[in-house]
Amino acid sequence: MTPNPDRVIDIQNLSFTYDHRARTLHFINLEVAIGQRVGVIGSNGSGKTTLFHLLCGLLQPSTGSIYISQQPVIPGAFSPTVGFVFQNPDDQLFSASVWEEVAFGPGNLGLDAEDIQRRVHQALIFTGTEHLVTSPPHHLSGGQKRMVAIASILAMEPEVMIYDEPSANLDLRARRRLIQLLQSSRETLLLSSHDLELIREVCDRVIVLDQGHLVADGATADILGDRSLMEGHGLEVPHSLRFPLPLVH
Ligand SMILES: Nc1ncnc2c1ncn2[C@@H]1O[C@H](COP(=O)(O)OP(=O)(O)OP(=O)(O)O)[C@@H](O)[C@H]1O
Repeated sequence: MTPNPDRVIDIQNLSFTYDHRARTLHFINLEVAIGQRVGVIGSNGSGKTTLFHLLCGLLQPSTGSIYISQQPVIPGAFSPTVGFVFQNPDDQLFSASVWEEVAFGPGNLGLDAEDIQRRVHQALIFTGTEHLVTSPPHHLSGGQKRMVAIASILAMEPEVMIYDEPSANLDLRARRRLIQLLQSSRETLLLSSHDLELIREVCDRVIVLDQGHLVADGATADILGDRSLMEGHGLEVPHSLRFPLPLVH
């Protein structure tokens, strides 16, 4: 199959089955253009994380193909083109200091010291974590860990960023900071969340998964505001679309 050059993500006919189980993802087709921010929503167990693990090459598809920036995703092979922020930052952080944590990825890309320094510095500033450089990551709060985990991926300058439930366990201020960070990101984004207000604020497009089927794909307000679609797939229209604020003249 020839990948479409206008698409940074090109998924065709993708299915996946965990060992000895019923099929988890069913023949997914998804094309994402450069710079799009796509929300991936669906009730618990609908297949969001499984889809992300396939995109990162952590799992091997049962059928179909995945191309990112015209390159096939090879299961088991690391690709710096795709950055994956895990649901739980503790699964990602392992270094003795925040600086080492954020420098680890670019260090493995074979960059020179000056380039590594520049990337780490930029990622720390962008995530507001520069004051934590000497702290051990495992001593940080949940919100700080999340930002350091994001910085450690951004420092590799991926073209596609995948965020799995990024606002889980964040307080209001940390969640707001995360939304601002996501809104000012330059990468193509895929983002799963049960926080549909966050999806509404960040994403320009939404896809809905239900029991491993891609059941809807469209503009964010059209999907999130469609009550029968949302309720038909175990979801709710977010509060801000049910009760929009009146316009003040
Ligand atoms: N390692 C695994 N082995 C076997 N089955 C799994 C494994 N991981 C997930 N599953 C199953 O695959 C299905 C999809 O799970 P997945 O974690 O992808 O859903 P999700 O949409 O991310 O859910 P949530 O919103 O709860 O995070 C579920 O039925 C789940 O039980």
